[in-house]
Amino acid sequence: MSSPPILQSDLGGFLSGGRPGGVGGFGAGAEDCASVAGSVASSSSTTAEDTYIQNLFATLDPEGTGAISRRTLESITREAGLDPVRLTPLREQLDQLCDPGGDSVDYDTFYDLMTAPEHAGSILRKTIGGQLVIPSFTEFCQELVDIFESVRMMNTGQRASYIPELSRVPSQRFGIAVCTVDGQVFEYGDASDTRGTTCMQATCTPFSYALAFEEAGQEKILNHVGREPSGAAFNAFILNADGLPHNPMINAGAIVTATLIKPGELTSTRMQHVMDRFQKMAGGMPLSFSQPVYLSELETAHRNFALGYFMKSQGAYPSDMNVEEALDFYFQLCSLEVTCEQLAIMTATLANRGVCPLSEEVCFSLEAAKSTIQLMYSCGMNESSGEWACTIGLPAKSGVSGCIILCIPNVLGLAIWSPNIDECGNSVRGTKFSRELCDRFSLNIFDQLIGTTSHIDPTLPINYAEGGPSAPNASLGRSGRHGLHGAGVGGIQGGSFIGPSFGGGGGSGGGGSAALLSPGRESGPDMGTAPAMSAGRVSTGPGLSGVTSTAHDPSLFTPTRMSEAPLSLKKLHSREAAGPRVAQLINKQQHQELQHKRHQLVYRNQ
Ligand SMILES: NC(=O)CC[C@H](N)C(=O)O
Repeated sequence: MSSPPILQSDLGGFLSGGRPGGVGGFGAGAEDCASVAGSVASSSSTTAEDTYIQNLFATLDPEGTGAISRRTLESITREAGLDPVRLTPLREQLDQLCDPGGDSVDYDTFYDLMTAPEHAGSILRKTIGGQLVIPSFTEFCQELVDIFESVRMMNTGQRASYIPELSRVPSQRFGIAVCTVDGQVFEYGDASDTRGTTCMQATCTPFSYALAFEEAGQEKILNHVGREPSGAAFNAFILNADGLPHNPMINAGAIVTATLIKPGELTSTRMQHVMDRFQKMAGGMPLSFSQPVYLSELETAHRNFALGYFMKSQGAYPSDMNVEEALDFYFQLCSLEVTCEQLAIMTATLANRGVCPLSEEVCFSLEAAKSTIQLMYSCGMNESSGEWACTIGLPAKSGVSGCIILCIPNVLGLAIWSPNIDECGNSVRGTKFSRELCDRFSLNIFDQLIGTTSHIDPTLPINYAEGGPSAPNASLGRSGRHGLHGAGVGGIQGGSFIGPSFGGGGGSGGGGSAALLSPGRESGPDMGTAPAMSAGRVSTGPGLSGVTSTAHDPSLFTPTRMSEAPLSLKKLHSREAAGPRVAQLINKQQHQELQHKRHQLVYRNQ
């Protein structure tokens, strides 16, 4: 399978007789690789795909030794924030293709990896090519940490005392976790260990709605619950003009919606079913259940009981539904325990159109995901849903345990947990964090739609490392970047020159094959065919085209020159060129320790 190492002068023979486009044995430096890659690209036996893979290989093998280390590949993917679960197919492919115990990956093996039919190749391709949805994930996470630390000192609000068990949770608890649709995961604060476990409360409702949607269908759901924000408290004693709850995100609607999940089965069977499905959405990590919270809620649920019977009198339930059973099931759902990490992964499954980003398993349909996200956007934040839509503009859901989930379609899911809530039942720190996040990044759907053009310099790519999030001209809207990149990326600022062979540290490095490593998200290998092809990111983010405000779109943290390349590559090839900001990130020991802790947790749960 594997071709023998060849000298540069043998390249022609190799190309005609062996694996297409092999670069194994390049004795020359990286620039030579680039130029040879260019000439290979014009050879009739070499496809754009081959050229693309050659260039990726050359990027990782700047000395032209003909081999790269397995450890290097693994560390690049790890440092891109990719979760171990997401990396399982890659690990298995490497085990299959590499000699046992060996660390060397030659070009043939690399080629096989990159073209592997399974997901292994695609994740490696995206990582090395700077095509992950948030290419500079470490920097993005650093921003999250900055926001977290600035919000940590807030101590307003109160724990939800109407469920006594919730008022026993220390109010200083605070954790965040994020999971992108590519399976990059980060957590911080009280996010994953036992200190970071909390019950879902109403953050279970988007997921139970998605299940009900899947099982009963839209039409049946609409016979029992509306789709309007109620404008009232989450436990308000009101129904709409049809005698139905206003929407599935508030208590009344959540109680009724949950009755549509496996109706007619025993509560134990239904509960096991929900836990299995939620676990799948969480990338396989099992959820637990808080008996004390469940009993605490049950003992004090007079209002929910009243609401339940009121809805019965109005004919809101499926006819055969027993009110007590409906309520009991609902209380159990609210008492499911998660970590921020699990919640973020579940939310990322919504953002990823129903497919879990870690396991790549289909958890529910695109229609179910879309309907759920729509309801989160219009009704997810109780009586402040309208204000939230205006100021934060992201689909979200809160729970009185202090959780808030944020769903950014095609980009990420984020979970925040801090027990003190405001008068609307939304976490105080969680709300502040969300607001800061949206001030810093162009995540708000309307940033995409109605931005201010005056701040956008369409000739400049995002230069995150130098400009920082508040720098004027630091940001380009999705369409701005498109226009720029599409206009001819041949090596100026629009391309993504991630290796030392392409563009060095100046962002001016060569046209031609340099653009092969450009980050167009849905470009695939064809990116390599012409330098003028768009390097812009296509259909990520909230999915609306347009311009943005001065805030950043993290999915556009695209490395545009060496100083902005993925951290892993900067570390590998050009530590000094990366500049002080990166050095600061590399030294961020706390981040690494947290990552380490998380990995251990994941493995423990496997
Ligand atoms: N918004 C919430 O989290 C409310 C859920 C809580 N279980 C209740 O019924 O009151």
